[in-house]
Amino acid sequence: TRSTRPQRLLGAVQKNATRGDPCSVIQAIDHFCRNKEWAMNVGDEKGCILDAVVSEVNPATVLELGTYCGYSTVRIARLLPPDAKLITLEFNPDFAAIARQVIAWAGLEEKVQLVEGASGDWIPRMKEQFGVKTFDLVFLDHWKDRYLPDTKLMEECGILRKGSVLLADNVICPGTPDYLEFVRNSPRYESQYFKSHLEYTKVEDGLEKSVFLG
Ligand SMILES: O=C(NC/C=C/[C@H]1O[C@@H](n2cnc(C(F)(F)F)c2)[C@H](O)[C@@H]1O)c1cc([N+](=O)[O-])cc(O)c1O
Ligand SMILES: [Mg+2]
Repeated sequence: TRSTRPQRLLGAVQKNATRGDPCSVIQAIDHFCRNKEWAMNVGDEKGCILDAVVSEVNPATVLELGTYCGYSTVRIARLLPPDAKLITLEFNPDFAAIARQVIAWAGLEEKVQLVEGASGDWIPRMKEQFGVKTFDLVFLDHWKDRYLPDTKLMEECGILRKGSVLLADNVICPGTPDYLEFVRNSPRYESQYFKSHLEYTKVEDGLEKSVFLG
C-alpha cells in the first residue's frame, strides 16, 4: 500500500541528512516540504522565531504539545543545554513512530522524551511521572481547539511558574481565536505577537509568546 506523508518525510531525512547533525535534519525536512510535499511543520521562517525564543528563555524544562514528525522537537532540542529536558506529547502512534526516528537521526534522543497519549491524561501526571515541577517553556502546536483548555489545565495542575513562557504556533492560520483572546486579555499573561507566514507559504500566520505572571 502507498506510503504515508510522514513516512516519505522520514525517507527524505534518511536520504539527505547526516546522522547526528540536527541542522541537516531541519534542512532536509524544509527542502522536502517546500519542494515535494507540504507538511504542517512550524517551518524555517517561524522556526527562526522559535529559535530566538528558546535561546532567550534558555529553558531547563520544555513541554511540546504536538510532536507530529518531530521537526520542532529537533529545532528546540538542538538549542538546549546538556542537562535540559524536552517532553513532547503526541496523540497519534503512527506520527510518534516517525518522530522517534527523526529525533534519533538528529542524535537528540538523550534530550527528548516522547510521550504518546492525550494532553488531558498526561498534563495532570507530569510531576509524578517525569519528576518535572514546572516548565520554563511550553510550545503549543497541537489541535487548535485544545490550546485554551490545555493552558487552563496547565495552570490548574501547577506546571506553570511565574515567568513560564508559552509559545503558540498558528494563532492566525488555522487560528486559535479563543486562546488568543484569553492570553491577550487575561491579567495573568503578558502577550506578544510575532508576525510571520504559514510554513512554506505566503499566507499570514504568527506565533504568540505569552509569559505567565503567576
Ligand atoms: O492542524 C494543525 N496542527 C494540528 C497538529 C496536531 C498534531 O498534534 C498531535 N496531538 C494532538 N494532541 C496532542 C497532545 F499533545 F495534546 F497530546 C498532540 C496530533 O496527533 C497531531 O500530530 C496545523 C495546521 C496547519 N495548516 O496550515 O492547516 C498548519 C500548522 O502549523 C498546524 O500545526
Ligand atoms: Mg503548527
